[in-house]
Amino acid sequence: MKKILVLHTGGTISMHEDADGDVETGAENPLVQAKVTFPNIELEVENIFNLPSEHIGPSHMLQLQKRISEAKNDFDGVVITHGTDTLEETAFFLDSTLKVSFPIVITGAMRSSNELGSDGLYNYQSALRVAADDTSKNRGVIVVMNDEIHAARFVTKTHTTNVATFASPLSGTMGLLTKRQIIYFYDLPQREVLSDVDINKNIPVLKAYAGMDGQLLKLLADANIDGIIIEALGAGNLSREAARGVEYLLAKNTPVVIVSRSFNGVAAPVYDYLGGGVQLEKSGAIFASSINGPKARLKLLIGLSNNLSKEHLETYLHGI
Ligand SMILES: NC(=O)C[C@H](N)C(=O)O
Repeated sequence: MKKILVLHTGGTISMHEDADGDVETGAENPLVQAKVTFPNIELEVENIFNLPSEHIGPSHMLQLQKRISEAKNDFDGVVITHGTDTLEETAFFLDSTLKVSFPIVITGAMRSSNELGSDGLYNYQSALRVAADDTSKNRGVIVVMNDEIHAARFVTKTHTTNVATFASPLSGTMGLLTKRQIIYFYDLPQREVLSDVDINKNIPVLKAYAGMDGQLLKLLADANIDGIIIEALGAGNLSREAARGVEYLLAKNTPVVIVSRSFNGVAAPVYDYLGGGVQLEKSGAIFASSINGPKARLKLLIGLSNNLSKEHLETYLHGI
């Protein structure tokens, strides 16, 4: 018998459609009444929040982290249900801050509980199966949706409405569920887990574009932010004006982290001219190779919260 802790947080998976076809949160989470019985799984269910995932932030993620840490000796796994809009951020936060061997599985839905073709209950059942499976241990946080298993580190929401929205463009799908089997295709590289988080740090994410000037970067530097993530062009390049803005930030000792605004691939210094990645790195910007802007924001938040030295912060952010 496997004992699984279920933490419902809200999102479309626990919402319903009203008479006008609009999706809303109800007083009751329909998943709590749902019949999900597996002969070998015992559930303990907690409605930790009932929020759309746009209302979830690092303080809620920290609450989840604490609840899961407390649970590690009493349960064989955890399933979290969550809205899909920020699901990858909660998954990444927990993956980066929790060192536990039992499976932590996050799932959600793209269609609410009473819509035709609703995927919530199916994904919930799949998540429970994955969490109760021994092959899911020691894999960090896992996202299960639409018969696929993804690693929190690589997964991202790729479509606004399609049920096949979650994908791992860089690494590929980590595993699959069939009717009878759970199959993993690869193991993940080691990651550094750091548990302290100061949720009050101010770290904006900015997307680069053709013709970007440095004005906003300078304003942010003067506003004494704790760090900034720039979703740069291509492999990690900026306009000349934006590069000067980066220099201004760095002169004020504000950490600048470069990721790519491209949907796929690794950000790395390649071009040696003003605004090119090589010069950005030489001037002190840090490349976070394999993650998107919102995940890099959480990683910088965690790195700064643990008071990492400059060198350590660099290797931490570089790491896959
Ligand atoms: N499909 C969803 O769950 C989207 C919803 N807006 C949420 O993130 O809460």
